[in-house]
Amino acid sequence: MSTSIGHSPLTRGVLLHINATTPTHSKSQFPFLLSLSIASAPPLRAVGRRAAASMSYDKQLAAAKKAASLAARLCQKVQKALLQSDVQTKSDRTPVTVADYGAQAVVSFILEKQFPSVPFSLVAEEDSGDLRKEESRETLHRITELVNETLASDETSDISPLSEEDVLITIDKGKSEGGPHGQHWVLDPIDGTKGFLRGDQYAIALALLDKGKVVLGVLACPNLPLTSIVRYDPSISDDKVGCLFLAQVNAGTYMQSLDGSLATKVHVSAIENPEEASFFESFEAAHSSHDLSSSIAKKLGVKAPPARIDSQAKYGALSRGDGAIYLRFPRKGYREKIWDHAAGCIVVAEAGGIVTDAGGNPLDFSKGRYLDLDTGIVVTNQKLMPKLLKAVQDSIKEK
Ligand SMILES: Nc1ncnc2c1ncn2[C@@H]1O[C@H](COP(=O)(O)OS(=O)(=O)O)[C@@H](OP(=O)(O)O)[C@H]1O
Ligand SMILES: [Mg+2]
Ligand SMILES: [Mg+2]
Ligand SMILES: [Mg+2]
Repeated sequence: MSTSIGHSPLTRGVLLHINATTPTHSKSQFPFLLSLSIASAPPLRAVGRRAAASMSYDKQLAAAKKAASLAARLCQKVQKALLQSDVQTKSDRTPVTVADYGAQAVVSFILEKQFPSVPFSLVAEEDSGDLRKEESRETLHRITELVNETLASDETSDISPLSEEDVLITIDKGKSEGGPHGQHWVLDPIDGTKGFLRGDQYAIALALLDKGKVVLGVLACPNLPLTSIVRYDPSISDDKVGCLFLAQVNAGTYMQSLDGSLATKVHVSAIENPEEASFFESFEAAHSSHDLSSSIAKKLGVKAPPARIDSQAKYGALSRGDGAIYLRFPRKGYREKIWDHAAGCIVVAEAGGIVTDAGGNPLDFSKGRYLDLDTGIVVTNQKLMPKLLKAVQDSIKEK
């Protein structure tokens, strides 16, 4: 038995009230708010704590928040009007939509513009290869239109429209190899493209690496309810959807609504008894062995059925305690990419959780575009981790 979260009509989206919230504090008082027309202030207590811990990535976090929020706006527009022609298949046979390309172009453009004096490095999922083909002409035209409309909807910026060639070049800024030196942005413009196409969960996932470590992460989850996803039934519920998770190293994780409500600090579940824990796994069985998760859950005595959710929305939901465990076991030989986990990983870690591979090692984002890990990914709170790792390792041995 399992719970599949989603299956909502494509028309269910968040209406963004673009001008709804204007920060009332000055920039010098709260650098976290820099140039964010669609932002709202984190609680004062939070700002004070951040100041004590570290101020060093505040500007980058503000830029990431703006970039991911604008990209989410583009994605919501496309998901509402999803047409068959908006979907293409990449050479690795995964679907990619105009929204994946458009969101990557928007984020890449905003980030590079925000920090003109530092070398720009972006490790991102998409590239312009297929878009440069003759048969993609119309698609490229549509993406360029979407990108320009989205950038123009940001009332704080005054830029001239991008040409189709500008868009291709901007997408290809994401070809960086990352690595252990310097700073690199890491972007999944739409994580959970299959969920996006179904009208279910997806996320715009953006992180910053500094010397190989994730130092900030933003997850925009346009279809995630502001209340717990486990109790959420889109067919009967009128709960508001659209969440933004923001995390900075040593400064905690905050969640706000995508339309700009006040940010609140979030914490992972405090559950210590595995029998009371519920767990998340991929919606797509091809992405993670549901059988292995089920045998682990049985060993732990977990009673609740797994919640199957697309994308890094799982990390966001776990960071606020909707569920206590996230298990991911791709088929042998599958290489995990850093953009599928960087933002989610810091969102959970700063909310008090732990993310490791099946061997209990922390994820290493310093190796380039891929993660080099032992068997799978395991996420939970500090108290449950030892028992969970034992059950994971025993189940893998028995397989
Ligand atoms: N075979 C296989 N095994 C494991 N993982 C794979 C596989 N194929 C794809 N992917 C990656 O999974 C990303 C989607 O994340 P999830 O598995 O969490 O969500 S979902 O259940 O697929 O909806 C998805 O991210 P996006 O491509 O950004 O959607 C992929 O990077
Ligand atoms: Mg993909
Ligand atoms: Mg992905
Ligand atoms: Mg993607």
